[in-house]
Amino acid sequence: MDTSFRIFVVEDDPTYMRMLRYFLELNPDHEVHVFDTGAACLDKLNLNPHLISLDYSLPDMTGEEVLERIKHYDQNIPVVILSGQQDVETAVKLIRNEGAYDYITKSEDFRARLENDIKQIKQKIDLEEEVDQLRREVVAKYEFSKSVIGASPAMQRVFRLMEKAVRTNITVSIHGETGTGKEVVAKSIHYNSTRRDGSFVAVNMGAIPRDLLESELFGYEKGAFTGAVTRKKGQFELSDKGTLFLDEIGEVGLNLQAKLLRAIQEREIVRVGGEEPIPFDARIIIATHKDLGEEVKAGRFREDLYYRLLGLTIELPPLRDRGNDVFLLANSFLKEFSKQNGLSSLLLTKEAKNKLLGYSFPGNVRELRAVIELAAVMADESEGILADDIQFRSIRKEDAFLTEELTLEEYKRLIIHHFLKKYENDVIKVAEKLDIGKSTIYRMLKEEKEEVEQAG
Ligand SMILES: Nc1ncnc2c1ncn2[C@@H]1O[C@H](COP(=O)(O)OP(=O)(O)OP(=O)(O)O)[C@@H](O)[C@H]1O
Repeated sequence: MDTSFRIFVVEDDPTYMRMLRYFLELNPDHEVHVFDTGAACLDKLNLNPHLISLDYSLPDMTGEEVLERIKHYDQNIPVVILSGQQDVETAVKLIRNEGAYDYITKSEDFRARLENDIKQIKQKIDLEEEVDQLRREVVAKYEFSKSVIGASPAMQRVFRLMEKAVRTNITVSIHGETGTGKEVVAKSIHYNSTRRDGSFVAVNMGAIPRDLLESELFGYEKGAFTGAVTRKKGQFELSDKGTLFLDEIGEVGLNLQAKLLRAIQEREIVRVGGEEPIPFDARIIIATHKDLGEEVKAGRFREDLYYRLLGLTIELPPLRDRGNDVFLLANSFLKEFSKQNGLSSLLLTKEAKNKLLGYSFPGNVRELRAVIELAAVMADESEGILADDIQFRSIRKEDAFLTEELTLEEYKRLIIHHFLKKYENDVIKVAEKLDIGKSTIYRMLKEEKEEVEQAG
């Protein structure tokens, strides 16, 4: 970033010219340009000076005329008039009516006054930059919340991290269960960053067969393998100047991990069948629902690549931890769906809301979207969305339960504890619900107690 403070000195008196240049250049941040005519100064206004010190009597035109033309070019450039004589009337006129920043007579204290003006102008610029930065942040927030819906504290944390991500080029790793919006977040970071004019390229590493993944990512040269009849660019090259979103990074095999590490470290790739390194300039965003740390421990993911990719980590909370965001999202999906299908906007009834809130959404926002779309189809327009219109069809919860692969005895304990919790430790009721004897429950609790005592 250019941090210099550009000052134009318009002065035809050689002594003053030298003196001004000398003391202004004492500050190494100052970039001083000196002109001995008004025309020469006007000619260089495209350099965007931060301040112009203008002698009132120049050989080619009056100071007033130069001032007018400077203000015509850009009324925000501060112009300080330096005059040989004190003329209060002219000073007032120039400052009040013509937009001069100050009027200084070339007397003993003129240097101190000019320095003071410079200080104030710099403070104003700093302040303006601060306001601009705040404005950018507000705009960014607004943009995020347009594409990534959420107001819960858990999502506010996500927004704060996204704000940090958009300001830099740092690698971002997004972790979250399926359907939590990892791709939405990645896209929103891209479109709010300075790379927004480049492409957002998403590659789902889990969806591409392993033997095709390398050529998909790095491209290939003509004749690299049977079927490679022309040269083809890979996703790394296609995302140049933009963002490369590597989804399901945990699915990549160890062989390709080594090549990915090399590419990311060197910032260049080699096409399959090629030799020449090709530089790329893309921000990398990765996403995974797996715990990559655990994958490293299990030897399925390279530790060096893991640290390379970690960057700024965004943990996307599951929908069940986002409280009332479920209504915000549901309403937004309803609005979108009604608009697309030319329907009038449907509202959620209280019962429907309670039903949504009581459900754990193992498929997260993607599942909510499907549930809401179906509800909109089922609902009667005059009644809005009723509880009965909301139908959950997820099988994932049971799946997750079974993939734990416990023993039958362990499953039995899990189920009994679940019911005990639900019925506030009412053993008789639980026995009744599960159709087992009370003694089975008491025996299990006793066994568990003994196990704990033995362990302790
Ligand atoms: N906060 C959100 N606001 C609006 N829509 C969202 C939000 N989160 C997710 N969605 C929507 O939910 C669906 C799933 O989102 P997305 O594909 O980004 O999830 P994901 O975490 O990348 O899924 P996967 O783990 O399967 O790759 C999309 O239709 C997306 O538009």
